[in-house]
Amino acid sequence: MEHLIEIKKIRKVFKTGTVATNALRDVDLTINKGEFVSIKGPSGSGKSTLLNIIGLLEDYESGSYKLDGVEASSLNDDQASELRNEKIGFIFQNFNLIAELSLYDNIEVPLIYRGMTSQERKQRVEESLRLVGLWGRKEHRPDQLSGGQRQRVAIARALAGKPSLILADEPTGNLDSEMAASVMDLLYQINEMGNTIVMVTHDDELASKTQRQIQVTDGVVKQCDTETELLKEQEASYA
Ligand SMILES: Nc1ncnc2c1ncn2[C@@H]1O[C@H](COP(=O)(O)OP(=O)(O)OP(=O)(O)O)[C@@H](O)[C@H]1O
Repeated sequence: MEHLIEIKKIRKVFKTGTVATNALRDVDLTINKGEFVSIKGPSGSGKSTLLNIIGLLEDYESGSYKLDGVEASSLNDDQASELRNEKIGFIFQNFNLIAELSLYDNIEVPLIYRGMTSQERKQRVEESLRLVGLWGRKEHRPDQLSGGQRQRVAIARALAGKPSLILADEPTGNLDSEMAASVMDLLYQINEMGNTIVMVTHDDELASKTQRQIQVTDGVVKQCDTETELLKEQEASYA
């Protein structure tokens, strides 16, 4: 198995005045290419902090994080942005689409920043909008769509850059249960196509449907899937 994410003994402390919050305490976590992993846990437990570190949006006090073999702490800000643009697609609870732009332009703009030719951009935009079933609505603006459809556009935007990793922060948090189910179906589908997905969720039922669940409690990570327990037992028996 190829490791896409390798986190060892990561600590993150937020200091505000004299108050220090230990947001992550000696976190170890490995995620392989092609996995669909959920991160769950109570409010304030450290889920977003962990996702932000994985997304190269946040630094850390100590420990090591390798994304596709590259040590994150060795990168300066520009290098981190470059790696983030190249390797990571983000999906947010609030969709983060640009209200004034058509669906087509929403997906194309990040590709312009990546320096793609217009022909390549057109192909990527069409491919990804077709995949989420919204090519016919390409000239519409986000406010002309339902919440579920907006999230599908955000997923298309994340996919269009052909990232190695998709990070989703409560992707169904603003959707009713029917729309949430259709967005989850789409995430399963793109995972089956080979995409690695890491999703933060409060919802135990959604989490239970992913291949692996990471439980975060008070900054401590516990992997609570049967697969990992089996691996640990195997490793122990080989040691
Ligand atoms: N910028 C910051 N400054 C100070 N403390 C912070 C900051 N960001 C997060 N924290 C603290 O770090 C801890 C972990 O926060 P984090 O946002 O990662 O939790 P979470 O599990 O994502 O919560 P939620 O589910 O409510 O979004 C919390 O105690 C939080 O108050």
